[in-house]
Amino acid sequence: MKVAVLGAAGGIGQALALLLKTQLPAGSKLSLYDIAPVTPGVAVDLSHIPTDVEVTGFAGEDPTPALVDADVVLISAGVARKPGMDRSDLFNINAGIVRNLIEKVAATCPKALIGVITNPVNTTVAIAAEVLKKAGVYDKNRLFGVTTLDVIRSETFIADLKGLNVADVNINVIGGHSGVTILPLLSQVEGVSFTDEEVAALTTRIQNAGTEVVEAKAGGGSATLSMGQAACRFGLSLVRGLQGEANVVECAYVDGGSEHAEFFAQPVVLGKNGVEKVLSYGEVSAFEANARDAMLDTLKGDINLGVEFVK
Ligand SMILES: NC(=O)c1ccc[n+]([C@@H]2O[C@H](COP(=O)([O-])OP(=O)(O)OC[C@H]3O[C@@H](n4cnc5c(N)ncnc54)[C@H](O)[C@@H]3O)[C@@H](O)[C@H]2O)c1
Ligand SMILES: O=C(O)C[C@H](O)C(=O)O
Repeated sequence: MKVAVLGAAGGIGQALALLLKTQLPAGSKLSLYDIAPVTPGVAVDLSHIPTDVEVTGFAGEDPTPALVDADVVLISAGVARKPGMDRSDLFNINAGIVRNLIEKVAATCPKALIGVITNPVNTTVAIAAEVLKKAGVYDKNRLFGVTTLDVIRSETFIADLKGLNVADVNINVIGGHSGVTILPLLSQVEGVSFTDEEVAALTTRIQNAGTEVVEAKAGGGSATLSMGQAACRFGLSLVRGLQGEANVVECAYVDGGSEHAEFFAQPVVLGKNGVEKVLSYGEVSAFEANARDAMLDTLKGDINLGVEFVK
């Protein structure tokens, strides 16, 4: 199994690479790419950790050498937010970065499962899809926007609020990955109930959690360590699915035939070809149904921006 990380010298990339080096199955290959010249050094550094995962690093303008024979490609290349910015403010720089990287993925490892982390995810995933379509290699089951950070934040905040063991908390987070498009389905969390006030406050906190980190880092970037953990969880789930493990379920932003929008985050079963099955996200409360319907114009606008960018 070969996993490639694009943007591997960055805050997320290095954390993710470390976690993958220690957690990928024995015999895996980990391939790191970034425009930053330090990247081969990051690979050398990681290679001294005694696990049976072979690490190689590539820098420069062309990601191709890192992508040869990749089964999974995780993309965190691009710029991050500073205080006062919205994720959509990253579009001007990151749209072109994602387009160019996906062109190389399409040419080099068109069958790879692709996880897009680079923001604005609601839009960059649509860009990736259009580029893959242009190249004639689009498979909707192999392209994912990584929204796992919203899930792990929800798990953490719920456990904190209710005094639960976080390992016992499971939740679906649907929609997209930005502001009101992030919708945690708190009504479905087993073994716990929330007042209306708690639902409103917790939903807002989960939606604004990225900004919480951006402000706390005071100009030094956005979430990297928690995102590294989230991307590792998601990447390992992709690998487990590829290896034939049954019942591997994650929420992800996919082209899954949703009635709500062309791309929509929802639970999916992962398998040997990526999305094996799109699951229903189940019953929702009146609060959640309203929030879901109210987000759709924003989400569709974000998606359309990506489609238009490639056209
Ligand atoms: N999906 C999510 O939940 C989520 C969470 C956190 C951050 N993000 C996003 O992930 C991205 C990366 O964040 P970060 O904190 O790691 O930023 P960072 O600045 O620390 O790292 C980004 C890396 O990308 C590299 N890069 C830039 N252009 C490149 C290119 N053309 N090819 C290859 N590498 C390139 C840079 O050299 C840098 O090493 C941002 O867009 C951020 O908004 C997404
Ligand atoms: O908030 C950001 O800009 C980064 C990321 O999307 C997050 O949710 O932390």
